Amino acid sequence: MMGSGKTTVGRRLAARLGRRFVDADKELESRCGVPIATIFELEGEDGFRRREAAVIDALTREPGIVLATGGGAVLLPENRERLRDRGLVVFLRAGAAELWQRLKRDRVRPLLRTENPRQRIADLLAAREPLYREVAHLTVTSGRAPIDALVADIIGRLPEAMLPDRAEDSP
Ligand SMILES: Nc1ncnc2c1ncn2[C@@H]1O[C@H](COP(=O)(O)OP(=O)(O)O)[C@@H](O)[C@H]1O
Ligand SMILES: O=C(O)C1=C[C@@H](OP(=O)(O)O)[C@@H](O)[C@H](O)C1
Ligand SMILES: [Mg+2]
Repeated sequence: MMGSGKTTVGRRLAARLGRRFVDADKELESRCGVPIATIFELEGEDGFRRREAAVIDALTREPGIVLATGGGAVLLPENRERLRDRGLVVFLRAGAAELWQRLKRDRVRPLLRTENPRQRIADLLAAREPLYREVAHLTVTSGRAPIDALVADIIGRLPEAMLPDRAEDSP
């Protein structure tokens, strides 16, 4: 969900794993040359979702990266299928109250430019929660735990084959 920490946690996780980090929203912005909000203004949410799906299709073919998607990526079934089949999906779970605390000063997320952004977060979360559960291989609760603790929790639950090669550390 937006505000759950995908961009922040994903970047730190990638650093800890020695892998490349890619944020799907940033990739989309650099492909289009405009901010996400402008894509929403010019093409609506449907236009944004079409472009987002193309980016996710491309990035889920990249081997070995840590990918942060946007929170609405789960809405299209083809995204859910590609994420689940081509990667290991971590659901960063956070409650609506916590998400609101993190996002109440946000000015860049177009879906929060509404009369009642707090209610919008609660509604989006309720509608999407089943989809996050459906696509996730791992679920981590992103409450008030420090980011490093979340990263350690994720790393502790990854299959051995995804961890950095420690061969050089052995005697
Ligand atoms: N575990 C966390 N605890 C506290 N604040 C967090 C945590 N994860 C993210 N944040 C903060 O919440 C905001 C949204 O984080 P971000 O990584 O952009 O989320 P997302 O990419 O999922 O929308 C940022 O201000 C970030 O610093
Ligand atoms: O939840 C959503 O529908 C969206 C989340 C955003 O990404 P973050 O989840 O990184 O905020 C971004 O893709 C866009 O504003 C739409
Ligand atoms: Mg993000």
